[in-house]
Amino acid sequence: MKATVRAHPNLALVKYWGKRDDALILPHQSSLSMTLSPLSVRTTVAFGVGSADEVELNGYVAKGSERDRVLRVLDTVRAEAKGAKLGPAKMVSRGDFPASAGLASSAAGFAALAVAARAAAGLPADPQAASMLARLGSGSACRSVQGGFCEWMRGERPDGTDSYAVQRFDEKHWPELRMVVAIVSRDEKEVKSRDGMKNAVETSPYYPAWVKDAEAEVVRAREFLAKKDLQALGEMCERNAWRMHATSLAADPPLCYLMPKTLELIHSLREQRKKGVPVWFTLDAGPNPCILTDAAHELAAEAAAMACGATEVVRCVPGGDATLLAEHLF
Ligand SMILES: Nc1ncnc2c1ncn2[C@@H]1O[C@H](COP(=O)(O)OP(=O)(O)OP(=O)(O)O)[C@@H](O)[C@H]1O
Ligand SMILES: C[C@@](O)(CCOP(=O)(O)OP(=O)(O)O)CC(=O)O
Repeated sequence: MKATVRAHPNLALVKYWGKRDDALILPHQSSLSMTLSPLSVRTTVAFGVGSADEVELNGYVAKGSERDRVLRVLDTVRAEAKGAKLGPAKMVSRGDFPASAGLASSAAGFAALAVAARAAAGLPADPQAASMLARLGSGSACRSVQGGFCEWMRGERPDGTDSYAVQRFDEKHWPELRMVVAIVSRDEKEVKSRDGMKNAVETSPYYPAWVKDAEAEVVRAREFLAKKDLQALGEMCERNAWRMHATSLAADPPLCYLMPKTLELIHSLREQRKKGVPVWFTLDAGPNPCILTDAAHELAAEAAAMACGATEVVRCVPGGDATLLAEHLF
């Protein structure tokens, strides 16, 4: 009745930015991501503990919508386990990187929770079911159940049963690929991804154009990954990130996740490229740029980030699947 799982966050190369169904968390467009090791979240879930559900996130007791999001996943598992009468649940989760700073803490957190909750309930290992369960907590989490490079298919059905992530390439496909995460701010962002994307869907005049190109963008990304074409992938990554942020810059009220240091770093990558260093950025809903490069240039990418005022740099490689651990958090 107790299980612990470690999951890695993932960073979208082709981003998800906007829902067609807020309740079921169904996206307007497909997306494609790289799972990032060594960043990770560990989550322990146990059923049949105490008299009420307990949710602890990064050392504090979760309340309000944070707690509700976790309970939604646990309730879905309780419903699926039917006759098992699982009882109250206790969940403890710890990440080894900042939450709510555009580093996909929610993605790693809900993937770990989904896999752990299913295992604690005695449900069989099933990446597709775990991906859909993780999606109910946070959309991007459906891409963190498996490692390597995963594609979240938008799906067509209104009930969301065809909206989950599949692994396109595993973590051994391109071991030289690197994502250098540059932390320029550890502050929690003021507008969460969920609210930022809703604002873009509802008010940005650029939103329809963003959605229109998304499916083709995923196909292109898949091709560049298959060919291990770093330049083509890098250029596409930058373009996709700019376009996502452009939808929000044009929204009402406008929303800008970039900070001065973010922009400084983005410009410095352009200078590096002129010198032949293969570095391209992507940026989630936060100020911390992530630099796509290869193993031979990760130190150059790190140096460029530090020169622009990054306080910390994490050099990531393609990470593996969410996995069960023998050691529990409680
Ligand atoms: N370990 C965890 N388990 C469950 N939920 C988590 C965990 N860590 C963070 N969360 C939830 O995720 C929320 C942050 O999600 P949000 O999407 O805004 O930021 P992010 O995931 O850090 O960045 P990104 O924009 O890249 O997804 C937190 O407020 C919390 O509710
Ligand atoms: C910019 C993004 O990271 C947005 C992720 O948004 P979330 O998955 O955190 O949002 P919810 O589904 O509302 O929980 C892009 C991406 O990961 O594809």
